[in-house]
Amino acid sequence: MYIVQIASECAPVIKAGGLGDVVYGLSRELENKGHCVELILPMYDCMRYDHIWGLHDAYRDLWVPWYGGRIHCSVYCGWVHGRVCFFIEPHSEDNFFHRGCYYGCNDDNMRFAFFSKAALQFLQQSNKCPDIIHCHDWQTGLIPVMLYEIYKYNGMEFQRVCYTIHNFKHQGTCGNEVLEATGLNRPEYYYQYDKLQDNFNPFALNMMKAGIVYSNAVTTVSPHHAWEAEHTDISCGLGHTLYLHRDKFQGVLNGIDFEFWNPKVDKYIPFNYACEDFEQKQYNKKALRERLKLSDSDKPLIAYIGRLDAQKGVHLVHHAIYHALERGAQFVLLGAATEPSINSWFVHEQSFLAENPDVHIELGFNEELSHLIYAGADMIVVPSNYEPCGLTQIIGLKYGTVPIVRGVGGLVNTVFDWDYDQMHSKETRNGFVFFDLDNYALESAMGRAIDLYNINPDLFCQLAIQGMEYDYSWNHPGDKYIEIYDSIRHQWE
Ligand SMILES: Nc1ncnc2c1ncn2[C@@H]1O[C@H](COP(=O)(O)OP(=O)(O)O[C@H]2O[C@H](CO)[C@@H](O)[C@H](O)[C@H]2O)[C@@H](O)[C@H]1O
Repeated sequence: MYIVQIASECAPVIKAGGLGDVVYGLSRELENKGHCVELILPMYDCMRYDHIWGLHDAYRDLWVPWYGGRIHCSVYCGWVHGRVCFFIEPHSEDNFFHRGCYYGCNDDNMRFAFFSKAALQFLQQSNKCPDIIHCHDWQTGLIPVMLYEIYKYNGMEFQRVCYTIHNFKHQGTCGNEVLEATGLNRPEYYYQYDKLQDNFNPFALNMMKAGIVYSNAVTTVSPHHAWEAEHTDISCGLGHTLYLHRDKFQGVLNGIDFEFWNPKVDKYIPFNYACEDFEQKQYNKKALRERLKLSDSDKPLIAYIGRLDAQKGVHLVHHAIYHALERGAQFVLLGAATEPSINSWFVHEQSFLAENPDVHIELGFNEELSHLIYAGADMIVVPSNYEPCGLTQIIGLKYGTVPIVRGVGGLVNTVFDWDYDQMHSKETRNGFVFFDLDNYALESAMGRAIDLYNINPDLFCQLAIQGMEYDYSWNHPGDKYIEIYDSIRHQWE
């Protein structure tokens, strides 16, 4: 099959979070399984150009219809760790992707509506005829709409779309201007409940809903989250739309790329290790402590890596730091906050705890350091409010870093409690799970983990190794996506 992934991120060249990991990892797996995969991405000024090989002009004269006129774009092609990527660069006063950031601009809706239009225009003008277009999140939700309402009549009648939702929180609600700019026009047609009209605000359109309504298959990133999305309010108003489209909706658990996230071959860590020589992990712990100037001791080291926002249970993350200290453990946090109030809260904590030899708070995005933390920590805490899949616990498992998670979304599908899990034998349990969203619940799970580490280190080691033995690679999810692509490939719209 010929598959084109269209997304706003692809790790490690463009990565704000888990979306980037998934787009890269899934693409590599599909290629390994013998399919032809290409990626279309925005050409941001701030992406990691050092991860692109052989960047060259691929298509100079792409003219993208926009507001009745046309915007001239260049398309560059390069290899991101072996994946063929096309980067679209518009030449207009809007400077859509020259903002020094990936997201967070007032005109994000227009930036990504433009990108979606440009990606389709590129496929059409360059005569690319993929069997499958795989789009991700609200940023590319308009692609199936434009495909079926415009491009189908211009030579793209055989392409089918798989749409994956990584986070229901951000849906890309917008107004008429998007219809006008992209040439979809006809507001009276799109402002309908069974089309693009937002389920809450009848005067707004919703790009994520557009993706659900118009795509041939819709997925979210774990089976449990798919259930939550249909049966609870976690899908932020899209529950009924998912219900109406339930026949094409399902959850496929994410994997991680075992070439990039693998302590055996990881280039960012000083001591490689696997289950067989698990004791090597402790040297990474030592290296991490040296790098972050933490005291050397026999205390357990607990980590948090991730965005600092409401989704991630930021109050519990904060509490975890102090509870770890109270229980005689060390804590390392690596995270970035986009919300100013959360950022200043953690900046304050950072300076308040600056002299404490048992804590390090690193604010910002640091891919290299994250690898050392996964390798050096004993436990990783993921106390999310909601979590569509969660990659940090999966990476933690691969690195023998025992996850302590809240039982929501994909965390339920990947972490099985050492003491209480009813579905898994003791030999296949891999972490600690709590359910309530309060300090006591978190404390009880952290307490059980710390006690096991202190009182029975051999058993703790065994638990860590049991986690490493889980195969959360892209192998199975890759097969699942191929099955989905196959099922829609010859579908008549
Ligand atoms: N400050 C920092 N420095 C370095 N690396 C950092 C970092 N902060 C985060 N990362 C890295 O970014 C990734 C985050 O993965 P998450 O699963 O937490 O994704 P996120 O919530 O962004 O995405 C959404 O999409 C993903 C993918 O589908 C879902 O797993 C998830 O539930 C959903 O919310 C990990 O690789 C982590 O190591």
